[in-house]
Amino acid sequence: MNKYQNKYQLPNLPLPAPLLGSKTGTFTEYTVTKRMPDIAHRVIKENNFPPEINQNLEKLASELKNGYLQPLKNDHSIDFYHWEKYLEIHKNQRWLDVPWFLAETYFYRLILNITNYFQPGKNHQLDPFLLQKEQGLEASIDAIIYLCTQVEKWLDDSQKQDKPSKSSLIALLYFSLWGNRVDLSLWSAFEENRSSFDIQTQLTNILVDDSFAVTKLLTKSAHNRIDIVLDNAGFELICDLCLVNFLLDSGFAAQVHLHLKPHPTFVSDAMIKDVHYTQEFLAAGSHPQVKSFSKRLNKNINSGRLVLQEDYFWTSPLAFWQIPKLLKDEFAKSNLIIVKGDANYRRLLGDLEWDYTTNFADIVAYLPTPMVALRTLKSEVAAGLKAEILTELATIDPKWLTNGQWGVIQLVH
Ligand SMILES: O=P(O)(O)OC[C@H]1O[C@](O)(CO)[C@@H](O)[C@@H]1O
Repeated sequence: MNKYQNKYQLPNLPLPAPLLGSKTGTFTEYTVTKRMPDIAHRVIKENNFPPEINQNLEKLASELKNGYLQPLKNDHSIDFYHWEKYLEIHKNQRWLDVPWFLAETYFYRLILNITNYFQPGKNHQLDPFLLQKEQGLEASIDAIIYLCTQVEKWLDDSQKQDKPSKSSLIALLYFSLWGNRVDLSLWSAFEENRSSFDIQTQLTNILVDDSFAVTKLLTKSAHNRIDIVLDNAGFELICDLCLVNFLLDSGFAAQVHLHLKPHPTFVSDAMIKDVHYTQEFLAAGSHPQVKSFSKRLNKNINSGRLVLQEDYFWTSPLAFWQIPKLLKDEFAKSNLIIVKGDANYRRLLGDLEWDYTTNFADIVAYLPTPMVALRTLKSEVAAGLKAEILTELATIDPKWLTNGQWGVIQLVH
């Protein structure tokens, strides 16, 4: 039995069917047949791979619309045998007919397989999305300066008052939520600066807001541990690191653990190297507040108060309730788990077709610790919404489920 086959605790409700690309007219279908091929083409365009690799990427792009899953060649990565298991029941199935979450996670895993990411040689550990990640950061420099300055000020205020400010914590939860809108798999870093949104107007677009309940859960403590399951690098990571520096240096948390992806996936998802790159990027700037923010971050990493950890679970097609025991035991030591972003939210719900009014806590009943999800909606998966809100949304914004304009802060405790 490997570590991904432990006996796990399920949601409290019968499980509905998974989202599938074969459902005509859905965003899921659009993603498999259009967005994913586009991403494969972008990988070709933005890297300098030899023709053979590019041909294989082209082949993958062309198979998505109507073709079948191709097997994974043994690339000697740690997760190769896990993937053989995940794929066992999907042999001879079309991309459109396998669960969407598996289709997406496997697509990104195949890109690494094709580009020789795990093999020694020129492309070893070459992040095929690197250019997008770097540009994403550079494009949001004004928002970065604004945010870092703000956090430094809030930390000064907290120190003067000798107690951490709950309203600053709420503001940082909002930043962390809306930072998630800047997702490079939906919008290329080159399109426009998506980080210059107005937080104030976005407050009205939060469909469930448990941020106050989160602040009730957290008080100043020399023992609190907070775990954050991270999502994107770039501007979202900056927002998350603002939250991290504030939690640690205001006294809300004694330790923060960041859970990162072990390899590139979902275009902009953050890895440990992205946290270091971001810290160095901030340190290299000339703005004094940004510099002191980056020093703070560095200090927190070096002192061991900020722990960076990765696990192949985060790049697997598994539902959150299939979390490996070791990781679940880690979470049991935490006071709060913060789960970021759309893809992690889909994992929380198993990417299943829940009725959108289903009680969120009845689904996410399997975690040993209070958990808050910060997610802007970018896929047809949701729970915990009021029926009257659904009726209203259907009239005011028919694309509300996928356009990234709406968010939730949902706490289970
Ligand atoms: O970065 P995030 O918020 O996890 O978004 C990635 C998600 O967004 C999408 O690109 C849009 O649905 C999905 O394919 C994926 O779930």
